[in-house]
Amino acid sequence: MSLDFVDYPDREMLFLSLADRIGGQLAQHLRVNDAASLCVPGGTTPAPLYDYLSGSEIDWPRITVMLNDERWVDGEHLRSNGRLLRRHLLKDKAAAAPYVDLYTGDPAPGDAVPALCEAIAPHLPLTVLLLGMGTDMHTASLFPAASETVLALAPDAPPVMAVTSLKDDPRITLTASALKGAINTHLLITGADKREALERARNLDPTEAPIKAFLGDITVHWAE
Ligand SMILES: O=C1O[C@H](COP(=O)(O)O)[C@@H](O)[C@H](O)[C@H]1O
Repeated sequence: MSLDFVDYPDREMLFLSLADRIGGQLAQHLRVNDAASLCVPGGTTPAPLYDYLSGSEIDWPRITVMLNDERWVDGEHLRSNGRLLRRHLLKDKAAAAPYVDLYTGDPAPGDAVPALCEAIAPHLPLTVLLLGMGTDMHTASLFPAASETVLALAPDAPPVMAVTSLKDDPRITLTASALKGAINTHLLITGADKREALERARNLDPTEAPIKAFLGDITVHWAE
């Protein structure tokens, strides 16, 4: 399996170039389509990328934004991926983008699945999918340790599933069936440990290394 791997001299270059590339792909799509969709990760890595992307001169009212996955915590909680997005991406020019919030406030993520499946379906296939990855090779909320992962990787899975088997917060995630059809797919990783984890993932089954499910047609963006 060959990977399109871009190795940047530093993180600043990575974030600037990737923001430019994502903005370009969205703009290109809007030249021949009425609407576009952008699906992005939470976590600790992408905030500077979102700061750059939020200033892009693209037609944000025609671009629906959503997260890959969300922790089932209040939107102002420090661990909320939505909080990250509202502070770093959905501001400046990108404040005009329609946003599908994966956290609905329902008592449990499972309660929100039917409504979220309906909300996400019209935006598929995703125009631009950006994924992140943990050192355990999880991506979105598809974790090697979660019992739901086998189902969430199945081609006939619904677009959204709840993940409640982790010791961590309950979560909601887009499944592989929704994520894999994206027109443009990128993976953003930083640091030697994640580069090594990605190398390991290439020789593992997606149930052990969920990122493996996406390594067929993807551009990996890495900096130390
Ligand atoms: O739990 C999550 O982790 C991954 C990776 O996050 P990072 O902190 O290592 O950058 C992220 O892509 C995902 O959206 C998030 O919910």
